[in-house]
Amino acid sequence: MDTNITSLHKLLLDGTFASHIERKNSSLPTVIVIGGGISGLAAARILFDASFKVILLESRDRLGGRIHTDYSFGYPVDLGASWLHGVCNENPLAPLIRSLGLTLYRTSGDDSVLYDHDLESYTLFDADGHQVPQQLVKEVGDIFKKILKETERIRDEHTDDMSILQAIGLVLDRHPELRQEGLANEVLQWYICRMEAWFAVDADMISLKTWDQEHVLSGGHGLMVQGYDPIIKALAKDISIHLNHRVRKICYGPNKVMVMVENGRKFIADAAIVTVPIGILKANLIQFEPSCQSGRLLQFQILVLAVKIKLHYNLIKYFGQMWNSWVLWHPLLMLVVIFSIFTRQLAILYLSIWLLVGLHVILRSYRMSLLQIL
Ligand SMILES: Cc1cc2nc3c(=O)[nH]c(=O)nc-3n(C[C@H](O)[C@H](O)[C@H](O)COP(=O)(O)OP(=O)(O)OC[C@H]3O[C@@H](n4cnc5c(N)ncnc54)[C@H](O)[C@@H]3O)c2cc1C
Repeated sequence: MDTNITSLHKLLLDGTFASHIERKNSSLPTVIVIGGGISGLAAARILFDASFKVILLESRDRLGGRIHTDYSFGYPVDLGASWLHGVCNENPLAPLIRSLGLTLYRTSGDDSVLYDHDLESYTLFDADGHQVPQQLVKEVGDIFKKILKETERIRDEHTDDMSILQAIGLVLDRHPELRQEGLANEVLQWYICRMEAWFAVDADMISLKTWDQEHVLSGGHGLMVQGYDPIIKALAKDISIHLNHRVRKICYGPNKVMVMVENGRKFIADAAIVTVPIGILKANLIQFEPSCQSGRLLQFQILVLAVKIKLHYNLIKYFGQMWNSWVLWHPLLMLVVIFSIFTRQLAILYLSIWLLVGLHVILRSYRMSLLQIL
């Protein structure tokens, strides 16, 4: 294996390539973009518009990566990203959204009917299903802000980093008056959980030094009403895209790069941009020649990967299909009911009535509750 890699690398540096290697015959610089998520597509778009020759390699049979709009219900349901965080002109997606005439539903205002990322508009319920008074949520929210403010002092006092959870503990030791009891404490825990949800890690993994260093764009949050798909399509327009092309190896020299795909194809270019998730690099699913282990890639090893899950209520479709077949079965079941009455087959009668009525009610209520959730 090593010998192969080394010889490939030598070929690359020599500039002697086998004839089957694909390369566009042109003096324009060629760039291979690896990964067809929004990062890869955005990079490809910028390079393409700047007259570079661009080849995009994507491992899956679709573009978008963690952006994926599902249309099975007849309307867009984003399974990955659905919000635009920062509805403002500084957002790099703003010109594209405007030119495509896409609608954003602002979920930051008081009149929002959707749950959103702004803490103020949540309605909390206790374990017995009673609504937690909004006033209490607000008061504890203010206390939480005070606690976070105090963690800044802790940060200034310590050169070494620690977790936000540890820092909160130190603040509460110093300021016992900020401690909460009973329901108020549960609300405080909820605020911490909300923070964990934002960073997709537990509070004992959130860095005190860096948690608030991200640059948040102004303008609040907006839901992409038509879904993110139009953005993906617009970014991908006219770009040479190869789906089902899982990159396995990247050999690079000072001026050239050779990218090897699982299916055996090889691509050569002047440069390559890798936009696959860090987890792929962490798991060494792409080999680099020369190895990057001693350099920057090593840093990925210490990063923790978190999983963000979004439930997709495909059940509606599933139950919808069952419902349709149920309509077909309806006359047959009626015959079975009549037959069981005449023959006094009570078990069959019971079963068929249950199927006729019970299933109907179950399906209806499932459909309704799921639609309400959506
Ligand atoms: C459930 C969920 C909800 C989210 N909600 C929001 C939101 O509301 N707003 C928001 O701004 N962000 C949201 N995000 C985050 C956002 O989706 C991601 O930050 C963004 O899509 C990442 O884009 P990317 O191009 O960097 O990576 P990805 O989308 O992961 O793209 C990487 C691409 O590389 C491909 N790839 C992997 N390995 C290879 C290989 N060996 N060869 C070739 N191709 C390969 C993958 O198939 C993928 O298409 C959400 C994420 C999730 C998971």
